[in-house]
Amino acid sequence: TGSTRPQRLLRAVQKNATQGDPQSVINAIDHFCRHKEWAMNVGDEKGSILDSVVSEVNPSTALELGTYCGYSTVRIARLLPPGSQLITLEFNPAYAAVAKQVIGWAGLQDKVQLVEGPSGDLIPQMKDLFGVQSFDFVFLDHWKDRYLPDAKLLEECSLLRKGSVLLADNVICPGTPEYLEYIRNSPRYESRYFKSHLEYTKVEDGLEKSVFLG
Ligand SMILES: CCCNc1ncnc2c1ncn2[C@@H]1O[C@H](/C=C/CNC(=O)c2cc(-c3ccc(F)cc3)cc(O)c2O)[C@@H](O)[C@H]1O
Ligand SMILES: [Mg+2]
Repeated sequence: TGSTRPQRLLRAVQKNATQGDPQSVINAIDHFCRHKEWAMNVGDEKGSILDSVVSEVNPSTALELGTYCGYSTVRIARLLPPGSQLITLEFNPAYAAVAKQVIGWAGLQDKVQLVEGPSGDLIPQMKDLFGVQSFDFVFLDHWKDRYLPDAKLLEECSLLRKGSVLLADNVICPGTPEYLEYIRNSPRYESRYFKSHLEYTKVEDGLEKSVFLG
């Protein structure tokens, strides 16, 4: 039984990145995905847009849907102010195991709560499990047909407050048509599209930033 791509990505991090240095972890994954094996990380180009939105929001509590190998988890957590927390949800145990080690290699384990399980079950438990009142920032990067139901679930669970920011990956490729339709036409959100490219390619993709108006 051979290794999986996430396991090979983790080995590249352990080989090429410096422990406790998040930027070297990011660089090692981007190099691996650009020169060895493509993987569905948000990547460096969209990652820079993610960085600028996270820095602007400066969240105390942040949520990520779909950890995968932990690349965007590291990008977000490295920018968080002291005392703030990023909760990231991942329902595939094999991916969660890799992500835990990537986050640990970056030295960001104290800022991140990686929770294994499906977002639909976990979002209603956020208040009880982690004492979260509301999220200042949410990064959506899981299954594309789950963006809309999970955004609605966050609303229903009163986990968004006036000014909460949702940032969605892949709104062009693979695409999230129902989510875009809803969020761009809802009077409860102010949305803006950041045009970019699919990670490590020249294909168009982009991020949709939506501010909840309460
Ligand atoms: C119960 C399902 C919904 N709830 C969920 N709760 C927790 N984790 C969930 C999850 N859904 C999916 N996940 C996890 O998120 C990750 C899934 C991400 C899906 N992403 C994509 O399909 C994707 C795909 C592409 C892509 C683009 C072009 C192409 F040719 C091929 C792929 C690019 C991206 O940037 C992507 O994000 C996995 O780790 C999965 O285990
Ligand atoms: Mg993505």
